[in-house]
Amino acid sequence: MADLIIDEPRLSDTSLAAERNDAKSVVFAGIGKLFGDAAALRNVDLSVARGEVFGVIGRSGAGKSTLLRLVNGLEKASSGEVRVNGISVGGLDERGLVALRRRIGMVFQHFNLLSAKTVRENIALPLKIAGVNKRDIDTKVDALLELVGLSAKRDAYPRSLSGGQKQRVGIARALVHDPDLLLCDEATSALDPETTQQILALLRDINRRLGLTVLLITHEMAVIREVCDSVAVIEAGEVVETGPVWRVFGDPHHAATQALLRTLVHDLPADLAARLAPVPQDNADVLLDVRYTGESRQEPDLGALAVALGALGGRVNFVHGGIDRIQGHAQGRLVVSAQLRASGSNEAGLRAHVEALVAGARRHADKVEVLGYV
Ligand SMILES: Nc1ncnc2c1ncn2[C@@H]1O[C@H](COP(=O)(O)OP(=O)(O)OP(=O)(O)O)[C@@H](O)[C@H]1O
Repeated sequence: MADLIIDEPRLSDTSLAAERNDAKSVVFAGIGKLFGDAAALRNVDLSVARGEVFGVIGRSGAGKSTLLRLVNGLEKASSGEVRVNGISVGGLDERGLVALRRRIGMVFQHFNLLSAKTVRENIALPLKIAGVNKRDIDTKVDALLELVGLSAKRDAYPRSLSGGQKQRVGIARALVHDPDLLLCDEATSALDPETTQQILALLRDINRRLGLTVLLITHEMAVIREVCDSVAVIEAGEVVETGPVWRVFGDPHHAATQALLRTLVHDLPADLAARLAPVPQDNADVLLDVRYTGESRQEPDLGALAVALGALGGRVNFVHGGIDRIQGHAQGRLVVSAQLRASGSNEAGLRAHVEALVAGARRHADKVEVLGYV
């Protein structure tokens, strides 16, 4: 039960208290981490603002867990510095680490509950070991049970709880010491999609209500979209992309980000892909990939797009795709077909028409590319 941080110097005993006004909750500055000769992390620079939900996403083995473990000093950086509340984690002695860990709650993928203890006892345990008196423990546990919506299950044992309920207990236990930073290690990976939504909503609610900074790691872009303010994508130990979630989703630059987003974006359906020809033909439709990145903060004006394309040719269809709204930015991808001129045009004429259609569409969208012809 390495997750139950129970040892004791209180925050007020340490210099950590003085640093709590720092605008950054966590800073990774030039972090490298070697296991033997193998680099798990390379030159990582990231900062997590106080009060935000920051997501780190990457494929298996990318270095996410290592990054998280550096924050509470379970791993030591080989180079660079991790600062929490302005304090360098690498410079802390055992006592300092204990004090730091009391400021950090930890939520685990597999909940890490004690099966022989009730819900109430699981949450109470860190407080009991810390020597808190029974009345204060009861008050705290009741408040936490209320916060996570589990008051009715206070005397149940973990085996009788659903996965989502177990994770609610895990979250309540992580909050017993009123931390100002919550680390979540794949907290929803063992849960079904509906329960995942509920747990993410709870994390968001806690973040807003308690002003708690949340640093989470996940391999699912849906988790990032649902709950995070900012995201960093790591690939083979390096940060390849970072920024506000809407920007990274609306205009992903790195191949790793694009690959992780593939489960969420509206890729070209197989039937259209199979019919797609690389050169224009008479009476064919051009298929345009029309993207809205959310950068302009304007709502996509699909009417204007259709009018512009229609004025340049014939039939216009919205074939596939959709618009999502992330952090108030409308963004998405549409596949639009536009009819080319009737037969008689030579290839140069058709290409000129396509160029005009693309130019017309670009006046009403952030990015437009030709996918091919059907
Ligand atoms: N204690 C260790 N000893 C040796 N190598 C390690 C150790 N911990 C992690 N690694 C290696 O470091 C790299 C990053 O591992 P890490 O667990 O941080 O990745 P991850 O992104 O969290 O992966 P996953 O999503 O599968 O948990 C991997 O190549 C892993 O094998």
